[in-house]
Order: sequence, then structure tokens, then C-alpha cells
Amino acid sequence: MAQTNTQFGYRRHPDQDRAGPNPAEHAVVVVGAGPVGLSLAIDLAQRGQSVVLLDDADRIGEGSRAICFSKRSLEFWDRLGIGQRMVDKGVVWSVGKIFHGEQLLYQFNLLPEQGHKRPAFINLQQFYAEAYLVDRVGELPAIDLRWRNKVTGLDPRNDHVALTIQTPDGPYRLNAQYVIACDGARSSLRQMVGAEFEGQVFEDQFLIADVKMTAAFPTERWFWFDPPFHAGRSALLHKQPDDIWRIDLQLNRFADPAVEKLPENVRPRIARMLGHDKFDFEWISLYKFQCRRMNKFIHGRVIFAGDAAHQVSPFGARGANSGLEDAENIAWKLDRVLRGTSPEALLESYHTERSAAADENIRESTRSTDFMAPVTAQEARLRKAVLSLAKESEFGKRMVNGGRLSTPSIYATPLSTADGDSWRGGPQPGASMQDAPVAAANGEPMFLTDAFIKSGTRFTLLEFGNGAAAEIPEGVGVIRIGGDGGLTDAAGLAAARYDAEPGSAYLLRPDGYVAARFRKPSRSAVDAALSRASGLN
Ligand SMILES: O=C(O)CCc1cccc(O)c1
Repeated sequence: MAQTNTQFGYRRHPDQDRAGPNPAEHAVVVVGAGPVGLSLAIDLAQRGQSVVLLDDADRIGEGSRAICFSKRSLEFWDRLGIGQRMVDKGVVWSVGKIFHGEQLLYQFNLLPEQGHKRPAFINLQQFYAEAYLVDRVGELPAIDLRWRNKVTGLDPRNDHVALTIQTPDGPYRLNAQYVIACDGARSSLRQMVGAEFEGQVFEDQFLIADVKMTAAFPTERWFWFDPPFHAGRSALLHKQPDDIWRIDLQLNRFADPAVEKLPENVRPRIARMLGHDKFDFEWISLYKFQCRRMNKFIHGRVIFAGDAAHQVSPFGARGANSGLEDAENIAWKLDRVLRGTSPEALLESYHTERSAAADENIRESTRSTDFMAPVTAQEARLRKAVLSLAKESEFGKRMVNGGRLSTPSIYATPLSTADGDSWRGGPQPGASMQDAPVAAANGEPMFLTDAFIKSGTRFTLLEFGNGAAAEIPEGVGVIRIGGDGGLTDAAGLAAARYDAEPGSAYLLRPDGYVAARFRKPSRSAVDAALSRASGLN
């Protein structure tokens, strides 16, 4: 196993020595030190908030689990100071191939154009991602990460949540203004608030085998319908770092998991696929999945994120990536509410935006699953027809669903200001910012996403210069393209990707989503959009 240095000690905290009726009080407690909880804690800490981060284990979870991290997740991690480390270790890819039997049906490129800092995807074992996040947490004194601290009681009060926490030294209590539950699919906090999951449970079983081998396959995502080595079912192949390959095989829904997981039973399946048996197993797991979400992501002062709030199938890599999008969505809002610069009502937009994103992910994931593993005779007939059509027509290829990969949602949100001008392209309000290559005034090449980080990942006006700089409201960052001291857009890609003319401006939210855009921004229009995006009206 390549997993090292991932065991952490329990340490007694002075909060545990407070006897009597006055437990320690904290602004934010994040529960669950997985990728979502760790990223959220880092984002909050970088925004100046103190965070207590609790985890019931004392180690990083075993197995490579989520392996595909999207461009959007990498851009978020760049803001947290760890994007480069993830990319350096990860396997970069953007091309996917879909096979039917032995025949290549089609291929796609998720990021065919140049001029983006980050690739469409990297593959990286989740334990590496978590280890790098834990290292980053260690650099931030504002985060108090407590291992082997398990929340066993949750008592919602008017102005705080009272938590009971079990440790190896026994239980203690603390109060939190807000609790963010990032405690995964089996969230105990979800049970504590009595919330239900709504959605679909799939009966199909999939086998994951991570195998170590040297192979010359390209770093692409390969998906097979009905491959010769696994007749009548589907298969997926991904490359990970350290010469590890992820293989997902669809199994009979009645297969016995205990038997199927035995290495002696997995080996011949993988050998049939690879045509040899020169590989070692790193990890074997069997899973069934669910496509479902909580009805409400916010329960009083307890806010749910990641798998605790919503679950999808692995196909499309929407699980971890959407959890990270939850984290970046809630962090800036909670920061503003805690500072008193936005009303508590701003948090409602977290539910509005992220539950709609969860619905989209669930819809896509359910469609992919229904296509990959048809249950009814009608679904099976449709799939057969589509697969045969795909051999002959572009139209048919577009109907094949081998798992559409995660992309950020476009939020229909009360925080956005609708376009008042006409635009032929560019990210609309509610969409995430586009990257583009630019150069600093001193000629140093950089990307727009770097400029956004430099401006402080706060509300930022991205202006395309016409000589007359707009008046910027206090506290709002500015990225100026063109004009004196502005960034240079030598290739014209920034202007093209934003459909910008001289004078155009985009108001970006602190999570890099577009709040509003203007052909000729007036101070009053920017003020109004800023107020709306801050939840002030
Ligand atoms: O390529 C995909 O659609 C997702 C690959 C993936 C991600 C997480 C787990 C897993 O078994 C496969």
C-alpha cells in the first residue's frame, strides 16, 4: 500500500477540562476531516475564522476511493494553497474513450482548448489528497484539528448548538454557533437532527480493484459497454499515480460480496481484462450506491455538506467534486455571517444553490446508471438501440451515456443580478469564472484564477479596461485587464472567454462565481449587485 504517514495521535484539549455548566464556546465546528471538511476548515481559516475540526478516527481513510478531481476542485484547492501539490502528484487527463465490445464508439476531450491553469481532471488517490490537506491544516493555527473526537450528542439551541463529544478520555461538551456536518454518507449528525434522505437506491453491484502494474495504456478514461473480457456488463479503467490502475467492473446484482471480494476470485477477472496476471492488488472493494439527498441542507445551525447531504454513483466523478463545491459555497457565506457583514439569511442561498446542484448531479448520475445497468426490458431495449445507432451516427453517439463527468452547476440564485445588457457569450450570472492566460504588468505570465487569488478571493470586479476605471466599492477587489498597470491579455483569450468589450466588467463572488456583469458599470449598479450577492436585499 502506498498509503504512509497517515495516522495521527489523539491529544487531550483544554476544552475537555472545563467542568460544570460552562462548556467552551466556538464559532464554527466542522465535523469530519475528509476532503470536504478539511477544505472547508482551510477556507474558513484563510478567511480569518477559527475552526474546530473533529474526526472520530485517528487516521486518513483507507483505500484510494474518490480518485478523479475536477478542474473546479483544483481551482478551489489553488485558493487553499495546495492545488499545485495535488497536480504535481496527480495524473492529468482530459480524454475519455467509450468502447462497445472491442470497438471504439467515440472519444471526447473535456478541455480541448489551451490557456487554462488547471487540466480538466487529475486522478489522485483520496488518501493523498487528504494527507496534503492535513499538512495544510497544520500550517494554519486557526484550525484546531481533534482526532478521535466523535460527536455523540447534538442539542440545538436558539443561538448555538450544544455538542457532546466522546474521546478516549471520556466525553466532554462544547457549544458552537454553527456546526458543519461533513461526516460522510453514514452521517451520524444527519441522524441526530432526524433528517431523512430522499432518492433512489440502486441494486447493481460494482467491484473496484486498484492494481499495481506497469502498463503502456494512455492516461485516458476508458469505459466499455459489454467488453469481450466481461461480457454483458460494463467496465471502467483509470490511471492513478504510483503505477496504480483503478478498475471498476459491474457485477451481477445478486453476486455475493464476500465471495466476489476474495482476491482469488478477482484475479481471473482482472487477468481476463488485461490479458496477463502480472499485477498486485492495492485495494479491493465492492459497492452499491444511492442517488439521493437530504430534503434540507440546513437544519437550524447545523449545515450539511458533501456525502452527508447528498450521494451519487461514482460514475461522472460527481461525489467528492460536488462536496468540494459545497465547501467553497458555504465558506465565504458563513464567514460573512460571522463577521456581521451579511445577514444570516445569506446561508439559505447555500441550500438553494447546492441542493439544485445536487439535483443536477443526481439526475445525471441516475441517467448514467440506468444506461450502464438497465433494469427494465424497456431500458435494455433502448440501450441496445442507442449503442447500435452510435456506431453510425453522431446523434447516436451523443445519446450514449458512459457517465457524464462533473462540471460546476450554473446557479439560479437570488444572489445573481440578471443581465441588463446583451451578451453573446461569457459566463452568465450564477456560472463559475472562466480561466484565461494573462500577464502581469511586469510581463510575468499568470492566469486569471491566479489574479483572483491575489485579489484576496473576495468580491472582485474583473474589469476590461477602456481607460476609465470604474469606481470600486470599499472592500471589493479589482482585476483590471488592459490600461495602465493592468494585466495584459496578449492572446485575447480573456476578452473572448468573457465576451468582453472595452469597459465590460464582471462582479465575481468570493467563490469565483459570477454575481453580475455589465457592459458599462455604474457605481450604483455595482453597489446594487454587491448588496444582492451579499444577501443584503
Ligand atoms: O470516470 C468516472 O466516471 C468516475 C471514476 C470513479 C470515481 C470514483 C470511484 C470510482 O470507482 C470510479
